[in-house]
Amino acid sequence: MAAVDGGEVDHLAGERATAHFDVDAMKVAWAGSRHAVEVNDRMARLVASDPVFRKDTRTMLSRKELFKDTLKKAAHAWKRIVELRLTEEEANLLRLYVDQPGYVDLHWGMFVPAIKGQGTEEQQKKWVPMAYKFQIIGCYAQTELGHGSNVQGLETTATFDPNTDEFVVHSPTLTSSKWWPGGLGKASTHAVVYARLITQGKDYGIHGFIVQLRSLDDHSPLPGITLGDIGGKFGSGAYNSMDNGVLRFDHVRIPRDQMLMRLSQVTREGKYVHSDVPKQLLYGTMVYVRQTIVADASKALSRAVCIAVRYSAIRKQFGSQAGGPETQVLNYKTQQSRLFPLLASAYAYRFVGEWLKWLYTDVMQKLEAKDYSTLPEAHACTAGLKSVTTSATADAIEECRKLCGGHGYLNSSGLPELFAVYVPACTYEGDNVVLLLQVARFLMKTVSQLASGKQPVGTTAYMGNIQYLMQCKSAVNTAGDWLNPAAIKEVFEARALRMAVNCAQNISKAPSQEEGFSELSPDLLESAVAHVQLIIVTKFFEKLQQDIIGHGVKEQLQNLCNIYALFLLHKHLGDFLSTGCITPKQGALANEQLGRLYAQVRPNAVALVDAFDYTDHYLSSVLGRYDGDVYPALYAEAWKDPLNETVIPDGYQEHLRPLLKQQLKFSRL
Ligand SMILES: CC/C=C\C/C=C\C/C=C\C/C=C\C/C=C\C/C=C/C(=O)SCCNC(=O)CCNC(=O)[C@H](O)C(C)(C)COP(=O)(O)OP(=O)(O)OC[C@H]1O[C@@H](n2cnc3c(N)ncnc32)[C@H](O)[C@@H]1OP(=O)(O)O
Ligand SMILES: Cc1cc2nc3c(=O)[nH]c(=O)nc-3n(C[C@H](O)[C@H](O)[C@H](O)COP(=O)(O)OP(=O)(O)OC[C@H]3O[C@@H](n4cnc5c(N)ncnc54)[C@H](O)[C@@H]3O)c2cc1C
Repeated sequence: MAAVDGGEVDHLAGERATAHFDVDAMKVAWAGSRHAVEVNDRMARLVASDPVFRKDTRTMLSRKELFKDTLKKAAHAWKRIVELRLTEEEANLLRLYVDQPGYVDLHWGMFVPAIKGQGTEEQQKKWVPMAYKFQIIGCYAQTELGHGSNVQGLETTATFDPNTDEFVVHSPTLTSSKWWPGGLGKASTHAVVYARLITQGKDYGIHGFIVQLRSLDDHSPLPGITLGDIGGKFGSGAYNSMDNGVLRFDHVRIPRDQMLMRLSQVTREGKYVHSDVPKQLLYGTMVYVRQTIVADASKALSRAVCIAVRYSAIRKQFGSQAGGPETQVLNYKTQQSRLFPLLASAYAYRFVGEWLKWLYTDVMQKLEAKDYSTLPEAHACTAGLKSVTTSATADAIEECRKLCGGHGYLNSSGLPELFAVYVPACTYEGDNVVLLLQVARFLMKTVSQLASGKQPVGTTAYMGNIQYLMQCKSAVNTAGDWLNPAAIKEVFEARALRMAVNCAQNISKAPSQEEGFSELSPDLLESAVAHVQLIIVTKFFEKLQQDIIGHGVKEQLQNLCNIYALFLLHKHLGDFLSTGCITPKQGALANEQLGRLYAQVRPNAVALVDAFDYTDHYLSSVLGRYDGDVYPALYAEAWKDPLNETVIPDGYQEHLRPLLKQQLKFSRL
């Protein structure tokens, strides 16, 4: 019972007793290793037991109080990291469990990786140790008021002045103001700024520069620099802990060696030199972060699902006959058919996130060896998986709120804040539609190369089987046939390939490739989604091929994998039917099988969310409590609201009393 924070009675004990598998072994499968379970557990408890990291009143704080609280938590987290001499792995987990977005996320998550990825060895030696010791705080200043998605359209300039060996950084227009970077508004002392490099009268496009923004003595903006926060954001609490900022430069001078020079250089004379590496490596930090966002999707989704499953097991409505017990809402088939696919998706995203991390590391090793061949695949996979997993997770958190009925709408359920914090993931690090169009572009290129006999590799290898996949018909005859991984994989591959080929054929009928791509873009999005869903399904099956230990664990994961795939099949039935991959009868059989799988998950549902091993502190939800003691917690939580500090509300004398005493008479009565 690792995750209990308190509570003496386990109201979910009956649910836990019906599980058909070893929960501790499932924790290992979820976390990736026994070591990962141990270190996650230790860091989560460290945070949960520290009063500075309390967050139960966070949604009641004003913006200023919330921001100050975030600064306090970040400083305290750093103090604990230093005092306890935590490893990098431990420190990252501690920050994760502190669970309050703040400047440190961008400092560690983008500023440091940008310098490591785009700085020379010398630059890394100079800047990274300062960042590691927090002698400087950095952010990632790319997006501007006028342009975010279109990185090549950014307007900030960095013009080389050979007389002084400096770059002059300038914001020539209002729309060139940097706008959105997290940590920029109030906390950062430095930024990696993306600007158009101009030297010897020529514009060489976007490059990264390290720019100091604030004094290291008193934190005031340096001369020529205008800085501020861009204002309140969606939801109470939530992402408002982050100081997303605005930044303008008025001819600010920086030394030449503060241009990040790993990919290209400007010499003392002002000559531009580009190394023989693809220019897209400039976008490397975004690829890195997109990969981490996929792993975060499973965290956010599993968190919402954990709340909704536990509460659904406690909540009872209707069904009482002759004074018998009412029905747990988790027993309603509708509740199961809405909730269990989300549970399955959390596991699916966890495993595809694990695989993506491996892919990213592999691609990085190849890049070190100057093999750039897998870069387009890495870009397509990170962009596509970021897009599909974040969109589905944002929708799922909202669905979990609805699955919790009225109480899900209370801040104390944890779901409104989780949604408000999570939903911008559909936009930051690349708008999800823009990113899917990148995947579609990659797919169209792959399809066009099939004709020339080029054998696709990696996640598009299935396209090489075009002769078969374009005409195959599913052999599924019974509902049980849908439990065969080969049957599922075949229809997902056929659907993805046929949709891509249809798009390619339609584009080829347009006056130009560009016009065709634009005209077909809604279909291309669906084609990209089909390809990405195939990747997720395939990686789940591949996970099941690995050595999975523990009583009943593999069987549970097999059920979840089948649910994930068949749920997608049911949801996108139109795709599968219109491309002729399956018949309506086979679609109905898939749905029948799905119902049977839900029945198998039902007795295991609470244990399957226990395997996420979340503390009550991290969940931050009265509905998702480990002990299931929901009603006293809901009742107690209500009294913490500032409105309940007084029995008679502020405003009674001015606005309620006169009304009730009828001192304002309605003249016609
Ligand atoms: C309750 C509380 C709960 C929890 C709270 C706890 C914690 C919260 C914690 C954390 C939150 C913290 C941090 C995260 C939050 C926010 C951070 C956000 C940061 C940002 O948003 S940074 C800005 C990101 N911006 C973008 O992503 C811009 C998107 N645009 C692009 O990426 C590109 O410009 C685009 C659209 C891909 C390129 O379009 P275009 O085709 O016009 O480009 P090019 O001409 O430049 O490229 C052509 C060529 O290059 C290929 N290519 C493009 N990108 C890449 C790439 N990245 N890698 C490799 N190759 C690439 C492209 O496919 C073309 O190839 P082709 O010519 O077709 O072969
Ligand atoms: C919470 C948050 C944190 C952020 N943090 C940072 C940060 O730390 N640093 C940083 O630099 N930036 C940051 N950003 C900015 C973020 O990266 C951009 O907002 C994001 O990349 C989207 O760009 P945009 O705002 O220009 O959207 P737009 O591109 O203007 O999107 C508007 C609409 O146009 C559509 N659209 C755009 N282009 C196309 C196209 N080619 N085809 C079809 N449809 C299209 C989009 O789908 C969308 O519906 C952050 C944003 C948010 C919300």
